[in-house]
Amino acid sequence: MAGSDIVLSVEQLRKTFVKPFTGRKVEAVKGISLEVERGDIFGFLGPNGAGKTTTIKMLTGLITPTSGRATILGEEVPSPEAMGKVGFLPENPYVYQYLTPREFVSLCGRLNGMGGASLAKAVERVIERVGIAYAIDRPVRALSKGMLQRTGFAAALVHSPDLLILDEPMSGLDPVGRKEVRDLIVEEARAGRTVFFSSHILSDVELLCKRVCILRKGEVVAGGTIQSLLGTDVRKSEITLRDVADDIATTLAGLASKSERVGTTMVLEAQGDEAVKEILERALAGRAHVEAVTPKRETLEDIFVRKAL
Ligand SMILES: Nc1ncnc2c1ncn2[C@@H]1O[C@H](COP(=O)(O)OP(=O)(O)OP(=O)(O)O)[C@@H](O)[C@H]1O
Repeated sequence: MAGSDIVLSVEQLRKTFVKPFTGRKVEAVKGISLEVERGDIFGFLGPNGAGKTTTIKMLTGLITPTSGRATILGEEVPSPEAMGKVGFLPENPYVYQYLTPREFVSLCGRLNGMGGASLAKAVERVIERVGIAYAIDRPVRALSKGMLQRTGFAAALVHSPDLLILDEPMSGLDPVGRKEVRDLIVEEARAGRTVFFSSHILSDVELLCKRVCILRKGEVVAGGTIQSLLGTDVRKSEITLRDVADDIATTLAGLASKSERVGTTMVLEAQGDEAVKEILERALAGRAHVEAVTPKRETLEDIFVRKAL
C-alpha cells in the first residue's frame, strides 16, 4: 500500500507510568503497532484498563510515550503539523459551563489557528452539522449529555481535520443519542475523514467499522478486518436431535463442545466440520432423528470475550 494511504501509523508504542510516592510501575501500553488507512472507520477495542485512553492520549500529544512512535499523514506525533490534522473528542468532553456552544467551538477553532469571518462561518457550519443549531447560544450548563457530546464533536470538526480521534464517543448516551453519534461518524467518513475511535459497545463497532484492533492488558491480541476476524475462527454448528437413546447420548455429548438433553431431545454444539460429521453419523447409526443443523456465526462479542477477557 502506498505510504500516502496510511493516515495513522503506530510503531511499538509503549507507556509505563511510575506511581508517585510508591514508585510502582504500571505498564499501561506495551509496544503496540497498528495502521489506519485513509477513509477507514477503525475501532479500537478493549476492556476497562486495557490501555485505550493511554494510547489515545499519546496519539493526541497529551502524554509522551515511554518509547515507540506514531505518525499522522507522515508527520511525527506530537508535532504541531500532526496535531493540526487531528480532531479529538475526549471521553467526557469538559466544556466551560458559562460558554455557549458557539463560544466554545470558536475557542477551539482559535486554538487551531483559525480566526475572523472564516472561523465564524466554520463554527456555524459544524454546529449545524452536529444538529444543535437551535442551542448554539445557550449556556453549556443548560445542555443535556447528548448535546454536550455534540458540542465536543463540533469542536473536533471545526478545523476540518483529516483524522478524527474519538474516545468512547457513544458511552453514556441513550440508544437514540448513540444512533445519532453513529450517523455522524458515518457521515464524516463519507465526507472523506478517517475515524479512529475507542469503544466497548461492540454492537456499535460491528455496525460501523471495517477494521478493528483488540487490546488486552496493553497488548494487541487481535486485529484486522471484522470479516477476517470472524472468518478465520473455528466454525460452530448447533445440531438438534430427537429420539436419542440413552446408550448413544453420552457418546454424542463427548463429541460436542456443549450439549443439553431434555427427555429424548438433544441440542449439541459442534466445533468444525469434522465434529459435525461424526455426531451426525453416530446419531443416524443410533436411529436418532436429525431435526436441524444450524451454522453458528461468531460475533465480534464472542471474539472479544475469548481474546480480551
Ligand atoms: N496517570 C496514570 N498513572 C498511573 N497509572 C495509570 C495512569 N493512567 C492510566 N493508568 C493505568 O493504565 C492502565 C490503562 O488505563 P487506560 O485508562 O488507558 O485504560 P482504558 O482501556 O482506557 O480503560 P477504560 O475503558 O476503563 O477507560 C490502567 O491500569 C490504569 O490504571
